[in-house]
Amino acid sequence: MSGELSPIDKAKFVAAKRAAEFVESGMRVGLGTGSTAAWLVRCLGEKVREEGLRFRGVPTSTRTADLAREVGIEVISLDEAKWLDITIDGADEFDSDLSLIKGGGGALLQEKIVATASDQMVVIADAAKEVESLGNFPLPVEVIPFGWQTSQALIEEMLVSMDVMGRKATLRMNGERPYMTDEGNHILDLHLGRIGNARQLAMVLNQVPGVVENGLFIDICDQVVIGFGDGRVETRDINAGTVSEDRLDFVEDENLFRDV
Ligand SMILES: O=C[C@H](O)[C@H](O)[C@H](O)COP(=O)(O)O
Repeated sequence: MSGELSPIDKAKFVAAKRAAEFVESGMRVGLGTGSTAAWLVRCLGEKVREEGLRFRGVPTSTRTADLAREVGIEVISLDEAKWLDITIDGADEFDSDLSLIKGGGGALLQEKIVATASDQMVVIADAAKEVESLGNFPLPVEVIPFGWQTSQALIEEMLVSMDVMGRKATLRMNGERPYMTDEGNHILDLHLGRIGNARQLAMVLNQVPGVVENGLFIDICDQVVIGFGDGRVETRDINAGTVSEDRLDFVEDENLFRDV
C-alpha cells in the first residue's frame, strides 16, 4: 500500500525511520508502544533482516513485544538488560522543554520505567503532537483496581488546589469493561485542558493512594524527532540545544507498508 499512507502516518513513519538510525549493533534498546513506535519496530526489523543490525530490544508492552519478535528483533526483559543505551517511543503531547504526556495507549508505566533506565530517551512524533502547554490531551493515570473510585475522588479533590483548568477524571473503558493495563490496573484519564505546573502535578498525583504512575514525563526525554506528512524530519536535542532538518522519501519502503 505504498503511497496510500495518510499524511499523519507518513509523518509518523519518517520520524520513526530517522530515529531507527540512532540504533547501533550491540545496543540495548527500549522499544516504545503505540502507532508511531510500531513504525519504529518495523523499521528496526527491516534493518535486522536487510542490514544485519544486531541489538537487543526491551519492549514496553506485550503488543510491542509481539511485533518485535514478529519482525525478527531479539527481545529481552528490562531485568536482563539492566540498563539501556537508548529508548525510542512516541508521545501524545510534547512541549518546548520536551516534557511529555504519554499513556494514550495505556503503556505509560512500563514506558516510564524503561525510559528512566536509559542513557537517553528519544521521542518520535508527528508535528501535531507539539503543544505550547501540556494538558489538552487527557492525562492518563494508572490506578490499581481496588478502590479505584476512591482514588478518582481523591484525585478530583486534589485537582481543585492545583493550577489546572479541568478537574474531571474518567475511567478508561474497553467496550463495556474497564480498560486493563499489562499490569492488570485501570487508567483514569484526567481532563485538564491546561496544566500550569506539570512537575508539581506529576509529583502530587503519585502521592494519591491507589495511583501507580502518571503519564507526565518531565526531564526524561532528551531528543524529539518530528515527522511531517511531506517527508520532512526535524530533530531537536534539548541537551545540545541543536535543531537539524532533513527529508526522507517513501519510495523504497514498500515492504514496510505492505502489511500495515
Ligand atoms: O501508551 C502509549 C504511549 O504512551 C504512546 O507512545 C502514545 O500514546 C503515542 O501513541 P501514538 O504513537 O499511537 O500516537
